[in-house]
Amino acid sequence: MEYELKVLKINDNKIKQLNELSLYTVKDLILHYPYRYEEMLETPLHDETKVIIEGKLIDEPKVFFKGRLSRLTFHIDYHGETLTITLFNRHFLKKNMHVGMKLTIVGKYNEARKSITASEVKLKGLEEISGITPVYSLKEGLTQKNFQGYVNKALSFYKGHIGNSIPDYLCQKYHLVDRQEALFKVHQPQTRSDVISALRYLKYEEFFKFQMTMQYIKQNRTQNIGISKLIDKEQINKFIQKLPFQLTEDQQKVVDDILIDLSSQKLMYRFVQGDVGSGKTVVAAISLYANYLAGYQGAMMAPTEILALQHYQSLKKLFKKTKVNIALLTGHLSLKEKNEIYQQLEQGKIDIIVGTHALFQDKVQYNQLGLVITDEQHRFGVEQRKALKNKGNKVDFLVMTATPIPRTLAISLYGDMDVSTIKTMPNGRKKVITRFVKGISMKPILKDLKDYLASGGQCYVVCPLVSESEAIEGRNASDISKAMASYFKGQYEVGLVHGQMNDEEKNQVMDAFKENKIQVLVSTTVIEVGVDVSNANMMVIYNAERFGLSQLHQLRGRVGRSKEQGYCYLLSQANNSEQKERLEFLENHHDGFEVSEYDLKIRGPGDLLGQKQSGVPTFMIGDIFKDYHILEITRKDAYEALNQHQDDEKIQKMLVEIKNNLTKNNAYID
Ligand SMILES: Nc1ncnc2c1ncn2[C@@H]1O[C@H](COP(=O)(O)OP(=O)(O)OP(=O)(O)O)[C@@H](O)[C@H]1O
Repeated sequence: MEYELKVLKINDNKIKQLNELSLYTVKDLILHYPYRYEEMLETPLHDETKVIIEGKLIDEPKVFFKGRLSRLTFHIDYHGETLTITLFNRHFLKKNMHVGMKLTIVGKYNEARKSITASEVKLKGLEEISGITPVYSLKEGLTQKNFQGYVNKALSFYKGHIGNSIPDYLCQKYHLVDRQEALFKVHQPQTRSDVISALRYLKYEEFFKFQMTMQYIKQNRTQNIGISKLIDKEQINKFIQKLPFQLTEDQQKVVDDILIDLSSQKLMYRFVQGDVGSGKTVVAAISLYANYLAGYQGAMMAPTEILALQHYQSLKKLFKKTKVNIALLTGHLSLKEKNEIYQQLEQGKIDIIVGTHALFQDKVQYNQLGLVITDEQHRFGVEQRKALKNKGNKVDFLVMTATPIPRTLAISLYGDMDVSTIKTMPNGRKKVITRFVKGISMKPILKDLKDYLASGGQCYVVCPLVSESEAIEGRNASDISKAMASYFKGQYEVGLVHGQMNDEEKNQVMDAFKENKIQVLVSTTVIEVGVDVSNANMMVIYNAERFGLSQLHQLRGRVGRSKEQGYCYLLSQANNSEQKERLEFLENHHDGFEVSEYDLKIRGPGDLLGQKQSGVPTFMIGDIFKDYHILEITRKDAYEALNQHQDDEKIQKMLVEIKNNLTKNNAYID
């Protein structure tokens, strides 16, 4: 039962302010947890630090005014020592202060002057006010004291009616306090250990519910009847044998997983993560081929047009000796060409279509869509899943990502998907020799670059900016490309590609680079994902400190993608030790998983997973990295709960709630 805030007799004005914080019900108030706590505990006196002490007032406070500003000064006895206390703009306290009373002082201590510049003076002894006070995130108009009052009312309102949502056997196993106690303690803690035990329960509860939701979706999907596709093992093996290389062990394993998924009754919903250059494209190709042999159309969606074109070209090459009909749908086709593609898709004449999001517009109708592959770095949002659902009856779904995250974390976060990982690199692949070069000039590496170009290789030069910017300092691609073009005039061609160019211009330059008509490609990070030019094995990155580590790893993954030795120079003025350390880390580490783990530690999940990504869940109280072990434990517990304790009353109740939520949010796609 939900009760509106009115029942707490809060006035309308304040209710409006609470509504602005998205708090509408009594329950909302209780679930608005403090974001930090303030502790009133005595501290020792250390010079120039914040101190909290108790003392006895030994003289009449004096007040000085300067305009409207005031200064209150008095002395206290602190363990036999006299300290001078100054407090600004609180002159009104004087009337309630009398010699001999106990005071609590919070402020900054100055050893030489034996004085404290106070930020707060409480007219009570420390014992009376010591303890721990919650601090809430609030909007203007509401004070901490107001809010604390409302929460207290809300807690009293529900007292005795707050039931546990976590089953008893789990509470006992982890010695969790019960829900009511946790909620009281999180808002009204007496001690630090109250906060700890409250947070233990609440974090566990939050993650457990999340994991139950994930498992529930997964189980329901499993029960969902997809199309069991006929897998032509013989033809598929022939195709694999004709590839110009042998599949790595991990590639083969992922292919096997996918073939099982395709042939099974359940819909495939698989997440494949592989390090840069680990060979995900060929895995996609084999999956599309298997799907084609079973009589279905396949769609491959790329995040950008450059990549769509590249995938199209790679697939075209791989399917050269087959009868597969592949088409590319891009924004640049004429209306006539587009219409032709729409028609052929609908008639089933196109077997595999490659493109960007355009593949899922309303106009695009498929004849018999069986498999969708997307290589976006994040997972499909609900909207896209819905669009997809409309395109085919029962479509298998594969997501590929080149941002590796630790496997266990992937499983926890993408618990509703099956996760496969490609870790092994193709045979003969050499580590990219990575060098951190201090400075912003190419000079120290010019000789290496010239030698390398003379040997027939091609080079990428990456800059953080497109053109000169007043706001941000950094080398810009336009100027660098001009300078390099004039330096190499008559010897080598220099090209420029950046995000502000239109797709056609970008494609032209990329094609010229692929065909070795351009030897030096100056670019921004548009080449970050997916670009595959095997003759280009040297990369120079300007202002490397401006990029995230995972991003640098992605960029460097453009070189050394064949048996050739790759080189990556990280030019940076990195002054502070943290920046230097990060770049040096890349010199010595080549495994994307290690890089992302390190990146996670120092930069947090936002940078790695992308702050705004639709699919990454956010939590109110749990922190997926700091509380990772709880996330992990709850995954196992949720699995067990659904499989071994489905009769538990609390589990059943939670499932009803989950189902309602999923339906309400329209997130339940079958
Ligand atoms: N088993 C293999 N043996 C040798 N070379 C391979 C193998 N698999 C793929 N390759 C080659 O490795 C290169 C990189 O493969 P691919 O483009 O599929 O990588 P990717 O995983 O998609 O990388 P990125 O995330 O950088 O796009 C390609 O040139 C491809 O032909």
